[in-house]
Amino acid sequence: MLLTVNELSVSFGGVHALDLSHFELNDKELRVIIGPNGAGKSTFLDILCGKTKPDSGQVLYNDIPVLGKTEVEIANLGIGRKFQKPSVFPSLTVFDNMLLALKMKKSIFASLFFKPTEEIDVRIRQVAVKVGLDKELKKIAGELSHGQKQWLEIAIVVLQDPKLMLIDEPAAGMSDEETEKTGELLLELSKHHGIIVIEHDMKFVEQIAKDLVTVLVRGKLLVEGSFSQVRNDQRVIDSYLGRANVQLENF
Ligand SMILES: Nc1ncnc2c1ncn2[C@@H]1O[C@H](COP(=O)(O)OP(=O)(O)OP(=O)(O)O)[C@@H](O)[C@H]1O
Repeated sequence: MLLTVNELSVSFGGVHALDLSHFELNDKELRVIIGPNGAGKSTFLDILCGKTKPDSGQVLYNDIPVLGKTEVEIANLGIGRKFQKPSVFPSLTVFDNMLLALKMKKSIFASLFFKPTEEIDVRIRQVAVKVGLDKELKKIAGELSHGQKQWLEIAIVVLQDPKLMLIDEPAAGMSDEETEKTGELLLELSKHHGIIVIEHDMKFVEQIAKDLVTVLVRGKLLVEGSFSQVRNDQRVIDSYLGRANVQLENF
């Protein structure tokens, strides 16, 4: 098991943001987490990457307890996070953003003497091909389309070579075509990485949910199952799919 979570709980000012009894993820599994606003989805990923400290619980990554470790220690263990907010440097080229991601992976001391070698160049190009940015490497990141910026963000996580990728709403604000491409990219990446994706766009969820979908509501796990099981579950319809915030357009 790549990830095992037990009795994970956190409250903010008396409000239970997350109260997750159990969660497991296999190696190279692609899990989609859905649920209404405020269900605790981002809080869950924040805990997994060390950004938020839970009140109690256990998180084992490859049997290693991660709670109490810093964000950097967790990233070095192999858990990579893509946040919803863009974090690329808009005035640098796509190539330099990717180079910087590789520099960050090294220790600060080593990065002082970090020079792009042929090996690094090849690695950046490989990842750029994977995310469909190989023709944009010289472009200034700020000039990329919204979708391309998101792919650059994903490339930056891939360059860290994580075993587990945590991805927050990758398709938000994308065109239909970009969304579909992003789905194909995630399915391809799931051949090599365990991935947890948070998403609201149900058409996109249907495209990528080759494994299980987990539904969180008010911090708790409501249902876990295949896409069609979850899609037709009356409790999921009542608490989430029947509501306004979910994107059911063309679905
Ligand atoms: N740092 C924080 N301080 C206080 N409250 C927080 C904090 N982070 C999250 N919360 C609260 O915890 C609950 C869960 O929020 P969270 O962002 O995890 O939900 P979500 O399922 O990701 O929602 P969305 O789909 O809107 O992104 C909400 O009530 C939110 O207001």
